[in-house]
Amino acid sequence: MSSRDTHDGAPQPHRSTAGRGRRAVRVADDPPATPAEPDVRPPLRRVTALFRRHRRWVAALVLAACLLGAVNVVSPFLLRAIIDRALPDKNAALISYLAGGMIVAALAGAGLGVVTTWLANLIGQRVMHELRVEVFTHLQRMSLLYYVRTRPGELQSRIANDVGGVENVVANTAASAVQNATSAAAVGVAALVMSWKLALICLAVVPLFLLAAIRLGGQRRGIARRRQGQLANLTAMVEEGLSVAGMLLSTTMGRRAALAQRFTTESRALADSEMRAAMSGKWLLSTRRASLTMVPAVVYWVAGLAFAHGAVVISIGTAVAFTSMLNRLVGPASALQGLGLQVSTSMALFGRIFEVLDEPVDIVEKPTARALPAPTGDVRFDGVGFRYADDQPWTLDSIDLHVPAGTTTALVGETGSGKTTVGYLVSRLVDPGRGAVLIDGIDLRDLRLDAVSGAVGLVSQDTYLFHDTVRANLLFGRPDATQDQIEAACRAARIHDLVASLPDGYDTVVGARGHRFSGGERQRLAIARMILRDPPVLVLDEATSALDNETERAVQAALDELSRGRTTIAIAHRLSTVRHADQIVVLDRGRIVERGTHSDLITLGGRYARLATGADPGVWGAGPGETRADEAAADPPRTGVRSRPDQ
Ligand SMILES: Nc1ncnc2c1ncn2[C@@H]1O[C@H](COP(=O)(O)OP(=O)(O)OP(=O)(O)O)[C@@H](O)[C@H]1O
Repeated sequence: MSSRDTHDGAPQPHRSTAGRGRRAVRVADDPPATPAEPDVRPPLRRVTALFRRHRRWVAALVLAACLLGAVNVVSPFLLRAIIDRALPDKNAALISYLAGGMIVAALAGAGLGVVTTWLANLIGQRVMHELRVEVFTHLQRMSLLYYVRTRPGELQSRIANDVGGVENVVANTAASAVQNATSAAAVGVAALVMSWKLALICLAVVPLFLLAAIRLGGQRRGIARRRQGQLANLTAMVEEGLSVAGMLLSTTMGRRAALAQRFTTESRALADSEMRAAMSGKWLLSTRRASLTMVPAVVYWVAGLAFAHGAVVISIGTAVAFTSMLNRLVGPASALQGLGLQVSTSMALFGRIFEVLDEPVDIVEKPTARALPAPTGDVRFDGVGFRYADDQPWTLDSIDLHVPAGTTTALVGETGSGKTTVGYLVSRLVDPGRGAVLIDGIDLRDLRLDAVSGAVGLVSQDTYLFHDTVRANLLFGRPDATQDQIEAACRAARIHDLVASLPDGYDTVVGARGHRFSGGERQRLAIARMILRDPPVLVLDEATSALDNETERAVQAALDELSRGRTTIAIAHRLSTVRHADQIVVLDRGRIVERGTHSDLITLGGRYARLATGADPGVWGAGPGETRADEAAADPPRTGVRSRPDQ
């Protein structure tokens, strides 16, 4: 089944997330705790909650922005004083003071601008860092089933494209939001103080812009959602199509052109959405820009008409200073309006991020969960039933099984009979729907998750190695292992000589998913990794893939070495493994139908005997150089136990 590529419990290390090569900013180190319950707050409140964690820095930012706003409106007042008072009075000293004041205000404004940008970026980067880590750690807690049903590439897209998408808004735009809002407010207040009549004329246009911006916001959100969905599609296609397995499949199936066509269609749809996103609101921005340039003309018109009729309602200094102040409004007003649109866009992205964070975690650690300091490895299934979904039939039903510490149990049965699922239950990759799985008499659900992963090791057919050196891959099993221990594990796994003969030895990079090595070599590296990890319980999903006799012997020797002294549950595909097992369990459609030793079951002459002698084809193969009939006949018969299917 497709879920097998979870491999040895080794998650893919997350290498590239949404980092966009920006200058590093020191950010908080501790990931925030992910809430166990879904958050029911509306998205906007959840977004503001992200910032609330940094309220001190936010307060500093607001303070700096208010100071900046105030400093920016000082100059027009000084300008008015120069025109209306200092120039008519020809007061050189006053002119110097006022002009000097304008220079100081400009310098202070520049300095405060840098401080607000720094503060805003600091807050933004911290918020983004926390959000990225929160999404990553939440996804890490999701169970195997979640990953089986989630399309590859989708999650990468959520972290890279969605979190990356809001990053710009949060890091840069949140800064300018505060900065520009305070600047615009300062200009508004100053305009009212300077001339309330002119201010009211100018403010009349504001509601029109607000209405248009609200309408556009809705439009933008829709476009953004669609665009992020299309980005996720493209990421998934890259992930699926441009991987070793995807490339092999598309090339050998002759589907390269079809895949390229699908990619082209998706890419075109994305380009359309990008165009729509870029153009939506442009007319509004242009109208606003035109209006802002028209307003000074209106100011001079009103002031000029009054002056022409002999009524000095507005002084020349006021008119000049007022228009200069309006110029200071152009920047903040443009930024605020663009900002509104960007916030709308990012709310759609936040929505997608919150969707991921709200996915319930199905394998949870109880607050009272226990450690397991020295597990012996006694495994018991107590009336276990399991199904993959509530509306599906039971995949496993009424499974009672005892695997005493240090013994080997072989699971055999037709394909789809539930053998792999038994392995998942022992590793707590899934929880039973009925009954309990126990290690050393303790229900796995009462153990800490690290206690389970410390006690149970899973070696699957499809070995997962990540793109790093042999040594780094081996250390993943036990980070504190010494070079001697690594080499001893590799010797036991019959892979040391090969690794040592490579030019870079243990520093050889294994390639994407370990494809620099052959299937048998990859398996032996995974076995060495498990030897280093040294769990008392081992779940072995033996490879069915055809290995040549010599490789198979080497892998088998490595597996024997690995199983020695451990409780082993082997999903057996080789008769040689099954024959020597302390107990053989035959599964049929999720139920145990026979159990006993090889000779017991041969004597019984039931399902196992038919499978072992080749009367039922296709379940497992003989070991290297053996035939099934030879194998089956190798042991004298003893008594077996047949379990009734409904037992
Ligand atoms: N994630 C899943 N969602 C739904 N059904 C699943 C899932 N994984 C497995 N199944 C079903 O559960 C049943 C048991 O699967 P399982 O992989 O345990 O069988 P198996 O005996 O290991 O088969 P094989 O020998 O082919 O590996 C199968 O019918 C399979 O289709």
